[in-house]
Amino acid sequence: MGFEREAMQRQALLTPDAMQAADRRTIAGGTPVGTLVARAARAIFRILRAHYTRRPVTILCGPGQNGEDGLMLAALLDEAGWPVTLNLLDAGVMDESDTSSGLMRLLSPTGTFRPEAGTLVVDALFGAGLNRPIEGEARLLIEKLEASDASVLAVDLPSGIDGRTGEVLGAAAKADITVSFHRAKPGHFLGEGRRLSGRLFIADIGIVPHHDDTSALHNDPALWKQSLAVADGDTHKYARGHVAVVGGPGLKGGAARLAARAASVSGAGAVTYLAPLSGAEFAASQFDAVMVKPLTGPEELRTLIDGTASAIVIGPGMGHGRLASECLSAALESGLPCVLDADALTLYEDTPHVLFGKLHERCILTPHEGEFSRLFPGLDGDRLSRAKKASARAGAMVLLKGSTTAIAGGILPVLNTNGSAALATAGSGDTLAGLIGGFMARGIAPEVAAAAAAWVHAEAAQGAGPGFNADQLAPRIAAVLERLASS
Ligand SMILES: NC(=O)C1=CN([C@@H]2O[C@H](COP(=O)(O)OP(=O)(O)OC[C@H]3O[C@@H](n4cnc5c(N)ncnc54)[C@H](OP(=O)(O)O)[C@@H]3O)[C@@H](O)[C@H]2O)[C@@H](O)CC1
Ligand SMILES: [K+]
Repeated sequence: MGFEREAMQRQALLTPDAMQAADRRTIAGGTPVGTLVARAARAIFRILRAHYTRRPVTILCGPGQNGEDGLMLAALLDEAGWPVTLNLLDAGVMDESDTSSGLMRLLSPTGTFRPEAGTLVVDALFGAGLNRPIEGEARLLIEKLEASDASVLAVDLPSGIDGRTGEVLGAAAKADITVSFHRAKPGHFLGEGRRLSGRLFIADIGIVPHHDDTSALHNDPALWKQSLAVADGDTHKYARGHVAVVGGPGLKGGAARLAARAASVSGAGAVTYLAPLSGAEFAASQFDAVMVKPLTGPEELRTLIDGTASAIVIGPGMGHGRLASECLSAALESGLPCVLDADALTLYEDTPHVLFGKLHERCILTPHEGEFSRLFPGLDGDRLSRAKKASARAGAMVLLKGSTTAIAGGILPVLNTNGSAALATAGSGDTLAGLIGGFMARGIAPEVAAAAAAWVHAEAAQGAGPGFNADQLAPRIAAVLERLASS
C-alpha cells in the first residue's frame, strides 16, 4: 500500500510556478482573479483578527498581486475600524477602485516607515512572483522591519524568500505568522524559509487542485496512518515481520542497540541483533525482547536471511572492518528491504559508486548532513533537491536528516517538518534507522516506512525536556504509535 490518495492531494507542496499554473487554471475555469484576491484578503483578515487585538497596522504593498492582497486587506481592516497605514512600493498597484474607496487617505511615503513595538506590520511586498534578489527601497523596508520589534504577518511568504527553495534572495524579515493560499510551498520549510515563516496558515481560496502541480508532499499521518494498522486475529511473530539488526564489537554496540530497540517497538513481530561475540554478549545482558546472535562471519546473517528475516538494519556501531563490509554485501545481495546508516554509509565514502552498484529500490540510505556530503560530493542546492539528486545517483531512497528531513526516491519526495532541536542528540539517528527497518519488516512499502518513521520519531521527541536523550525514544515511539492507532 502506498500513500493515501486523497491525503496526497491535501499534503501537496506547490512551487510558486505550479501555484501560478493552478491560479491560471482556476481563473480559466471561471473564477475571476479579483475573487481570488478578495478571498485571500478575507482569509488573512480572519487569521489576523484571531491572533492580534486591535492595534496600529502598517501594510507594505509590492507591485504585484501580493501587494494587491495587502491593499484589499487594508480596506477590510479600515472598514473594521483598525488604524491602518499603507506604504506602497509602487503607487501603480492602486487602481481606480482603490482610489475611490478612500484608501488614498491611508497612504504614507515609504520613507516614513518606522516599525514600532506593539504595532503590526503586514509584509505584502513580494510572494510567488519574486524573481531576483531584493535591492533598493524594498530592501531598506525589509531591513528596517527585520531590525524592529514590531509583530510581522507575511502574505504568502516572507518577502525575499524563494518559495521553491527557501533561500533568502537579498533580504527577508522574520514573520510571526505567514498566511499562504491553497497549499504550502517547499520554501516554507526549506533553508531559512522555515524559521522566517513563523507559524504557517494555509487558507483555502477555491483553487482547483491538480495532481500534476505537486512537487513534493508535506509529511502527515493522513498519508500513511492506515498502513501502520497491525492486522488483528491469527498471526505469529515472524508473520508480523522479523528485523535483523547488524551491530558491532563490544564498546561500539550502543548505536545498534538503539536501532534494535526502535525496531522492537515498531510493530514488527521479532528483532534479532547480530554482533561479534564481545558485542553480542553484552547485548544479551541488555535485551529481553530482542534475540541476540553472535556473528563470526556473514554466514550467520545469511542464515537469518534464508530464514525468516524480512528487513535488515545495518551500519550503526558496525565499524569498518572486513566483517562489516562482508555483512553489508550479504545484506544487499539478499534483496531484502535494507536501511543503511552510519558506518554502512561511510564504508564506501571513497568509492561511492561501488556501493551504489550494490543498492536496489528497497534500500534506504539515512545520512545526516556530514555523511551526505561525503557520500554525495558536489551536490548543491536546497535540501529537497539535493536529496532528489542523491537518490537518482544512488539508485535507492535517500532520507536526508535535519530539522526539515527530505526523503527522495519514492513516488514523490516528502518533507518532514515536525522535528525539533531535541532530536539533535547522540543515538537519535540510529533509532530512526531501526524504526524504518521495523516498518519495512512489517511489509510496509519503503517510501511509506521512511515517511511514517520520520514523523513518528520526531513526534516522540515533542515536548522533551532538557534531560531528554535517545534512550528515552523507544518508549515514546511506542506511545506515539498507540496514540495513532486509537485516533
Ligand atoms: N496564485 C494564486 O492563486 C493567488 C495568488 N495571490 C497572491 O498573488 C501573489 C503572486 O502575485 P504575482 O505573481 O503578481 O507576484 P508578486 O509576488 O506580487 O511579485 C511580482 C511583482 O514583483 C516584481 N518583482 C519580483 N521580484 C522583484 C524584486 N526582487 N525586486 C523588485 N521587484 C520584483 C515583479 O516585477 P517584474 O519582474 O515584472 O519586474 C512583479 O511586479 C501571491 O504571492 C499571492 O500573494 C492571491 O491573490 C490569491 C490567488
Ligand atoms: K510577502
